[in-house]
Amino acid sequence: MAAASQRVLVFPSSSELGPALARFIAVRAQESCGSERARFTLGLSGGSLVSMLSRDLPAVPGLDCRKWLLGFCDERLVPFQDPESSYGLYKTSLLSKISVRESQVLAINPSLPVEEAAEDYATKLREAFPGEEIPVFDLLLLGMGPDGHTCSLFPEHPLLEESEKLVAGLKDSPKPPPQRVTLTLPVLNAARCVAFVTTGGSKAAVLKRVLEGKEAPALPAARVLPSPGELLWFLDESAAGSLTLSVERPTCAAAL
Ligand SMILES: O=C(O)[C@H](O)[C@@H](O)[C@H](O)[C@H](O)COP(=O)(O)O
Repeated sequence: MAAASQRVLVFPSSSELGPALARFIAVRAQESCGSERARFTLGLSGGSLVSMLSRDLPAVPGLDCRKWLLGFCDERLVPFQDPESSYGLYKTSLLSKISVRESQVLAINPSLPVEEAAEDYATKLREAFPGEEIPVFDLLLLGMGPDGHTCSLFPEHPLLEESEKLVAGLKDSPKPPPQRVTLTLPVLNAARCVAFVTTGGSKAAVLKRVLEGKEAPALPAARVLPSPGELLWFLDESAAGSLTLSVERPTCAAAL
C-alpha cells in the first residue's frame, strides 16, 4: 500500500533544510493545537536530527510548546546521562530552550531490562492516547541510516514483521548501542504525518533504492507508508543527488 500522499522536498544544504523543517513543525503544531485534539503529539528520533532541531527549533519566532507531547520513535537503552541517550541529548540541548517540561515527554525507563522497557513504554503510549488502538501521532520525525534502517528497524530483522506490539525491544542492533526500544511499523504507518530527514552524500545510494527501487523484501525505510497519513522527505542536494523522480525545491520563505 502506498502512502496517501508523498512529497520529496530538496534544500541546498542542511543550513536551509533545518530552518524550513523547524517552521514546518511549528505550523503543524499550531494546526494540531487549534484542532479539536487541542495538543500536538510529536515523535523524535536520534542521530543527526538532535543537533538540527536543537539549532533551528528554538529560533522559530513565537514558538509555543505548552500543548506539545513528545515521544521517541526509538531510543537507546542507556542511562539518560550517557551521551548515547537520545532523550539525554534532547534534554540538555533542546527541551529547556523551548520550555518543554519533563511531564510533556514520554520516555523509556532505561533501568529496566529491554523487553520490560518496551512494554513499559507501550503502556505509557496507551495511557497518553486513550481510546486509540494504535496511537496516532500528529508528526513523527525519522532519520534513515545508510543501510536503509529507520528507528531501530534494521534490514532483514524479524521486527519488521511485528504486527501486534506497539513497541519492541531489541538486543542485537547492528548500530550501537545494541539494546534499543523502537516503535513498530504499525505505529509509524498510523501517524497523521511522517517526515524523514536525510542529508549527506552517504545517503544518496540508499535513498534511490528506497524511493525509486522496487526491491523485495523492501528496506525498512521503504516500508514507512502512512495511510491515510502524509509522507514527506526533507533532503539536501547531496542526499538527493541520484534521484530521478520529481522533487520540490521550496524557496526559503515557502510555506510547506
Ligand atoms: O538511534 C538512532 O541512531 C536513530 O534513531 C537512527 O534511526 C537514526 O535516525 C538514523 O541512523 C539516521 O541517523 P543520522 O541522521 O545520524 O544519519
